[in-house]
Amino acid sequence: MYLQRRNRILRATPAIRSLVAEATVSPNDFIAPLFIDEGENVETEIASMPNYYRRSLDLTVREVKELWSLGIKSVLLFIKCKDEWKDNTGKEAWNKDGLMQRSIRAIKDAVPGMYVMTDVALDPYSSYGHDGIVENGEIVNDPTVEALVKMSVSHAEAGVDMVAPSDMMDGRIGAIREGLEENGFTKVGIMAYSAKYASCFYGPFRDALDSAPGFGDKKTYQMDYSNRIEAIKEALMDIEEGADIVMVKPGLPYLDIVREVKNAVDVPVSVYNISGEYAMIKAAAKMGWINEEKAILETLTGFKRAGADLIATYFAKDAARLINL
Ligand SMILES: NCc1[nH]cc(CCC(=O)O)c1CC(=O)O
Ligand SMILES: [Mg+2]
Repeated sequence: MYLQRRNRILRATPAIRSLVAEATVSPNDFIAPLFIDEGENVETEIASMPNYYRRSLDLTVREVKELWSLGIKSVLLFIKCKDEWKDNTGKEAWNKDGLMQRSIRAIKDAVPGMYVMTDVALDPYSSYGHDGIVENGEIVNDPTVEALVKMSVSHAEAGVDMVAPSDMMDGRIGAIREGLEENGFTKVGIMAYSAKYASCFYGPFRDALDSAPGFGDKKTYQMDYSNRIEAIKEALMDIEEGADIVMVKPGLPYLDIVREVKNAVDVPVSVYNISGEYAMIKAAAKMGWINEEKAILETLTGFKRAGADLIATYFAKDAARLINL
């Protein structure tokens, strides 16, 4: 055969493959989610997330130092609220000395360069396990937005770098931006969970924080997985309201949305490789059905190829180790 073009030339050796690789992952891309618990010296493995832990603040700080040493530049904080502090207003969320506020201070103190982001939503603090305030069986938008503003400002007071509202109420990005401005927090960023779908893949996360909805589901505020155009609308509106970064969540079943949003916006796009996606890889690897290390790198590279600039992933530490090898 005389072929004009032989595509295998660029696949022949590791050297040429790496020279022409379009998408690559590095620890610079990762946001490591952390689950924080009350107490001291507490480390609880999450049953549905093998080798992932909920830790007390002392052990969390140790973990953050290790992540930093591996080249990971950002953490996303979640806390587990005690049942007795949960109510329908979610007011523990803006307690100046709450676990989240103490965690922000302790982490910024221990590793000042670490870019600290916090999840902003009422579900861990809500007696109903919903992301908003409940009235007559409904999640009410505007009163919830007021609560989210208080929560965001209190994270800012504690020294957070960027708040990440994950609640999907309408108008919350604009309101949070205004709240930050009014209180002089002009350096605090907002990463909006803009296209957040109502997903069954959040299950393991809700185990980790004991935050499953007490009634119904989240379909009146999180997006319907049938929809594509709506994701663009959500992202563009959040950017107009002041979002610095927009997020698509979940990740794997929504790679098309990552690409569409990436093509539509002029801000960085992040993707959340969520708990159920972590659990699937872990479970298949445990069964010996896939190679875990390869599955992790292939998955994360897929997010980059789809257009994600940042990836929130429970594999951050494992992947950083693999990449640094
Ligand atoms: N609003 C809270 C929140 N923030 C991040 C996740 C899910 C993360 C994951 O599954 O890894 C959730 C759960 C939910 O909306 O029910
Ligand atoms: Mg919205």
